Amino acid sequence: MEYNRWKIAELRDLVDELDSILLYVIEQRRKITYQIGKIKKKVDMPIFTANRETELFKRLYQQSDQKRIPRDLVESIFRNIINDSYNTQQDCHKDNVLIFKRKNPINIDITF
Ligand SMILES: C=C(O[C@@H]1C=C(C(=O)O)C=C[C@H]1O)C(=O)O
Repeated sequence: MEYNRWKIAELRDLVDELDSILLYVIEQRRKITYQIGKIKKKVDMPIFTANRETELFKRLYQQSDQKRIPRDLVESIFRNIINDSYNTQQDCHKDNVLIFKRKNPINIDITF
């Protein structure tokens, strides 16, 4: 019994380490999609890109099938991540609007 308790504690340490790695990877992904959002704003591209998402899920399902990870798990994780990515990209669009307004006070509507 002592061995089993010790084994669970050891395995939980591994889970904790992997969770930290997951958070690190999510943090890096958010930074990159934020950069993509800034470029999209600059070149006036829409945030949502259906083709890219179709390709992304196709690739993920190929990989997850090989690893025997259920597709609905992959779908729910990545749908949430991508939804967050829309929000961060929208935030960066808002930032740009604010910067634009601050830099161009002359554009303020002062008609009565
Ligand atoms: C980040 C992008 O923008 C959106 C978000 C995506 C994502 O988080 O992976 C993918 C496609 C886009 O709908 C992109 O176009 O690459």
